[in-house]
Amino acid sequence: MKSQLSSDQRRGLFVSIDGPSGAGKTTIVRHLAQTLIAQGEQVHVTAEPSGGPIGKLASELTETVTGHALACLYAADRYHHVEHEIKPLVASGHVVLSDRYLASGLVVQRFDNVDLGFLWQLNEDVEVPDLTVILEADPNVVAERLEARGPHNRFQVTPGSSHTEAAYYKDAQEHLVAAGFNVLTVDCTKRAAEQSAAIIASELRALAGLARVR
Ligand SMILES: Nc1ncnc2c1ncn2[C@@H]1O[C@H](COP(=O)(O)OP(=O)(O)OP(=O)(O)O)[C@@H](O)[C@H]1O
Ligand SMILES: Cc1cn([C@H]2C[C@H](O)[C@@H](COP(=O)(O)O)O2)c(=O)[nH]c1=O
Repeated sequence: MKSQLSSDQRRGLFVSIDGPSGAGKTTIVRHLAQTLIAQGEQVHVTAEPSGGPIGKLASELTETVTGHALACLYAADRYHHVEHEIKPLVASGHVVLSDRYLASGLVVQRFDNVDLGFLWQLNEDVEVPDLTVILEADPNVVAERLEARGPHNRFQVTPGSSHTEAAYYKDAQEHLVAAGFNVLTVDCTKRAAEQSAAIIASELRALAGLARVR
């Protein structure tokens, strides 16, 4: 099938997907990738921490290193991820989907009491995605999904963490919108993962149409 997003433009698109732990990022990214591939796109799915050397280190150290040091490690991984994986693939026409990116960097380390202003400055020069997706969901539903699936990290085991994280995401979203990021929020409380993916795919088609007109 002929690609609708990138056929007549060499550059692809960079899309980040963030949202509370257990909201459904990985599941929705999987459906989104399938949808885009079926539409003829070249899709690259990635995540943060990345599979690069700094990402591997961050991943290994997340349970034992805390606060500012861990925030710096995640920011370093992000800069490296952009230069060595995201930008080259976008330049060759791929739609790059990152499961976690900057918004996670503005949220997760706040559980270790790192100030949002510090996190913002640390990440100030990272690549701006073509679309920044933030998943929203009722924190009680997120907590149920997390309990059913099981926690992935120490940030998810504190009672009430889903409520705290929802508030942190609101703050992150405000910063991103104020800085001019193209933010799409998708409420995935009641939508099936396929439906959330369809909303994002439709936004990407609209975005690619605009890109061609310019
Ligand atoms: N409507 C829905 N949309 C997305 N995921 C859902 C939905 N309903 C239930 N789930 C389930 O929620 C669980 C958490 O999803 P997933 O692992 O994709 O979340 P995540 O945001 O990537 O989590 P983490 O931040 O821990 O990596 C999974 O078991 C998934 O199948
Ligand atoms: C981008 C980013 C990630 N983290 C941590 C949070 C989790 O421990 C892992 C991600 O794994 P998951 O399966 O997607 O939940 O990375 C972080 O602490 N800070 C960050 O900026």
